[in-house]
Amino acid sequence: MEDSEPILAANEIGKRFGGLVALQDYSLALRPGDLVGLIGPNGAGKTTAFNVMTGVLAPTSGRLAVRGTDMTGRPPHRFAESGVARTFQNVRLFADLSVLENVMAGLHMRHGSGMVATLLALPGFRRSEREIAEKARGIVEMLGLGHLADERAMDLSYGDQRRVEIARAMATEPRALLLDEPAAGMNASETEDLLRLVARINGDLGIAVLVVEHDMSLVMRLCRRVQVLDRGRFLAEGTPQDIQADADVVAAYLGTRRGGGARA
Ligand SMILES: Nc1ncnc2c1ncn2[C@@H]1O[C@H](COP(=O)(O)OP(=O)(O)OP(=O)(O)O)[C@@H](O)[C@H]1O
Repeated sequence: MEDSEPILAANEIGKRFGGLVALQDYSLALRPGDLVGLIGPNGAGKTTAFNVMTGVLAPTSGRLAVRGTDMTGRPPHRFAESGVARTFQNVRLFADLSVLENVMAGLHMRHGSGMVATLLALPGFRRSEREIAEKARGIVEMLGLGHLADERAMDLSYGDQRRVEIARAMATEPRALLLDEPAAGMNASETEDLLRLVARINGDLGIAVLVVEHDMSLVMRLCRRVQVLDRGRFLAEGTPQDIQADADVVAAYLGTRRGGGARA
């Protein structure tokens, strides 16, 4: 896999907010089948990196490419169209719609009907509705959420809502899935379900996954490769075992080093 073209390549990305260097020289090559975790203490730059890699923030320096095409400064929908899907820290489902309908919305986004046509059930939408519903059901079943298909999103437990969001992201048929603190607010059993779901997406479907997480132990269990940021800087990269044994990482997490964010 090492030689395959990265689905998402971040090359020496930097991001400043005024005088604050939120991210410096960050690089990632996310290849088919990868399962990478991005961790770091508060304010390390994880969210900034995530937002740059999904087009939400334009980098101040460095380049981004999706499957070899330069995407630096492109808007989020271009990343989605290119096969880079994401979830958000806060649940963003259509609360009144069923699980199936939420996943169908993801499919419509992918197949160009657009959200407005989807919600208004315009003619182009109706024509393909049955096919899309079948496909959505397939995705929901495949991800082990079939028993929830007809439930309204707002009636689901928090953990199930988050898994449905992942299913909706999967409906865009991504090559890479970027998860922003997916376990935040989950209890232990919800976290276990989430781990199984992500392992399935990555292992069975071969989708590359990047998980940005605060929770080091979750990333250590889930990921094969881990990157660590600290105060905007790239601190370490390696297997979970390497990272857990890395003195700099341990020091960063324990807060034994002094100093605020890097300044220009
Ligand atoms: N829009 C912004 N304007 C100004 N400063 C920002 C902005 N977004 C982030 N920062 C700063 O950039 C630095 C990195 O923040 P970021 O949110 O990326 O860290 P993080 O690793 O995601 O932290 P956390 O785990 O607390 O969410 C912090 O010092 C933060 O205050």
